[in-house]
Amino acid sequence: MKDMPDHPDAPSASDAPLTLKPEHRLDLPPTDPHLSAAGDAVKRRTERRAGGGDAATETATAPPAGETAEEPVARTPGDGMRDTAIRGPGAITIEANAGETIPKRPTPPPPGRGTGGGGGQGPGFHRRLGPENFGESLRQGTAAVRRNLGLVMVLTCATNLLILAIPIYLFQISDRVLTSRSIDTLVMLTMVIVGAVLLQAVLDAVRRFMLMRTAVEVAVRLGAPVLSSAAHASLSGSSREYQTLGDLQQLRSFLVSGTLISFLDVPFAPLFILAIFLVHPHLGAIVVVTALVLLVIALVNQKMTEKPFAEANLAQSKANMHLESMARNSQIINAMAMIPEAVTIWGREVAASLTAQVRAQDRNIVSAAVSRAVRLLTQVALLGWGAYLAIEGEITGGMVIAASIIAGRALAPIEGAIEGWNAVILTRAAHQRITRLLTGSRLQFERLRLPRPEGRLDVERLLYVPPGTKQVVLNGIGFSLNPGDTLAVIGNSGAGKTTLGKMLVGSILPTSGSVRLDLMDLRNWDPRQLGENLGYLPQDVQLFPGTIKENIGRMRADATDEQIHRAAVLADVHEMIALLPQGYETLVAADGAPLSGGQKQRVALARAFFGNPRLVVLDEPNSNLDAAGDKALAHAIEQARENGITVVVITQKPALLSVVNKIMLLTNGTVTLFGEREKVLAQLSRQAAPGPAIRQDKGPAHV
Ligand SMILES: Nc1ncnc2c1ncn2[C@@H]1O[C@H](COP(=O)(O)OP(=O)(O)OP(=O)(O)O)[C@@H](O)[C@H]1O
Repeated sequence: MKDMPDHPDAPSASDAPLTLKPEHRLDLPPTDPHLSAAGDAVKRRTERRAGGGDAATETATAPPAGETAEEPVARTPGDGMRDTAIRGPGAITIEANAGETIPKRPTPPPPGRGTGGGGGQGPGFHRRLGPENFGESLRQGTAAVRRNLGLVMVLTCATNLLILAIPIYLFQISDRVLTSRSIDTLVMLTMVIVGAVLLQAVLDAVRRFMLMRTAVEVAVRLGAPVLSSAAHASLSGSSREYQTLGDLQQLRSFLVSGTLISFLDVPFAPLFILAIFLVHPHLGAIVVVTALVLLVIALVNQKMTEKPFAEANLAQSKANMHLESMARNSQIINAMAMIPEAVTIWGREVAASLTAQVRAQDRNIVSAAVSRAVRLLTQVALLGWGAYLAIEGEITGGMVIAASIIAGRALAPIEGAIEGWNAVILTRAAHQRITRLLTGSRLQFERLRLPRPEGRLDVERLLYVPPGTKQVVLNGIGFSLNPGDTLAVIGNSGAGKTTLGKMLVGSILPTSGSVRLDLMDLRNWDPRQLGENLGYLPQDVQLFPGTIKENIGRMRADATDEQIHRAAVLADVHEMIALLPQGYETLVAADGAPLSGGQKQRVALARAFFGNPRLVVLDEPNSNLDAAGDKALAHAIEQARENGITVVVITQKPALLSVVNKIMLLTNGTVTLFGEREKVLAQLSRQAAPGPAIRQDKGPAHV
């Protein structure tokens, strides 16, 4: 979610009011005939407060007095929305005339197959995404890379052969043209060689183009699968899986690097060596010995640098993770003056990484220097011994120079491979991590499309032992809820309430036991269809960067204004949003600004109710709410019950107990009380003498 791009239409702080376009406004129903009885109840309450009439609708759309977002705000009392005009200096005028002249948001894409999908009012809200086989994506991506590299290899072969043109030219000039003094031969030779050199340049460019496109293909083919499987994997692990996207970047960089070109050229080194052997076996032997020496240097270099490079990379990834957490908690760090400590911890990791890097690079530089010296000495040996052979009359002067050039060509890629060895190690590790992630990802296959669930929830013998621990967090939990039931889960801190809530929405999987929605185990629902029928408000509320309406609409492109408005009404947050200067179009930053904690929680509540889900789990939804927010939340739960939505609300505050019909008391991961509200409350009050099960400091101690 962190990587969610900023909203493309997001105006900057300064130009936000000026760039507001008509199509960006939420298209609110002026008289909302589709509103449920619950929605009407909100309107009636608003009407009572505002003095009745059209004022109710005005409350929903018009900015409050003193609003400065749009320049002139023409509002005629009594006419309400009909006469509301918002004009920006850019001559954009939004006329809200009974909803007729407001341009519609793009109509949602055509519905998918069938009608049994998720929530919302429109048919076919659920669209099939098709099976997601990440292992198969990897296989296809690898096959595409292999295919491209195969073609690149053919081009590499041609370029390497054409490179021989220059030494051959040299050899021909000195040994044939200069001796025969034939201008015709010189012209012909020059023309052929110019053609060969130009062709070589073109082929070299083409192979580089192809490598660049291969890198792009890797990103295109594997980007989405890597991100999707990282998201799936992070369900049972940490958010570390998301770093695999960085590995993909490493893979792409390597594909366009000079190191890969060197590696591609290495197989042709024997060809050049053969050419030198043809000139003279002594010269060939010198180059072979040099190549072997360079190979030994490369192996020694690999051995010497492998460990420090691995240490450097590990420390660097720790430093990056620390940096991420600093960015996430920047307010806490600032407020409590923790910057020096945070920087010290980061500095420690970076220092460790740099130290290891310096150690590795030192060895790398020594190896590179030694191999360069060996190569240059080889040139000297070739020229010197070649000159001796020429004096002896075994070869010509042209042959000596040609052999020297070819030797340089044979040894250069070996040297390049040595210098780029670190990149190879990094890329190999990155490739292994990507392979592990994609092949280890569960097959997200297409599942039977079921009728829209009613909201019956059955929890059977839930046991949860977090992976890697022996702590039993949930132990033998079982209960059932009928559609429209509202259950409050109470219990002390650490009792397992949040864990249970996560399990009810399938965000963590039980060690054993099952959670069933309309008799079907959550694991067997089509994930997309299930998600659309579930609403979840986590304890730690996070909004996505974007507008309020995008957040309520779960960032879906096909979310209609009506669905967004309906969710807001159902969650009883429409009034709160309407009072914001930019209403539903208010831009929310990654940290939730400019919304307050309570407002954020209420927008997230509307997001949970988006699409008219059948089961909603709210984890401490009132932890940031004021009295009005508490009231709205209670009202939202009542409305949900009227709409037949099954609601599970985890709470530490007794205030919400009055609006639920069932209560469960969790103690150390087991259900100690469960049943109808009155019965559980009666039992609780009987046991209450030594200390009630829910916190007394957050509300009246009447339970
Ligand atoms: N992934 C995990 N690894 C280890 N322990 C875990 C894990 N998840 C939960 N726990 C433990 O399970 C227990 C229950 O945690 P949970 O967050 O569900 O409690 P809670 O009832 O929601 O508490 P609170 O009211 O304070 O939010 C805690 O002791 C917690 O440390």
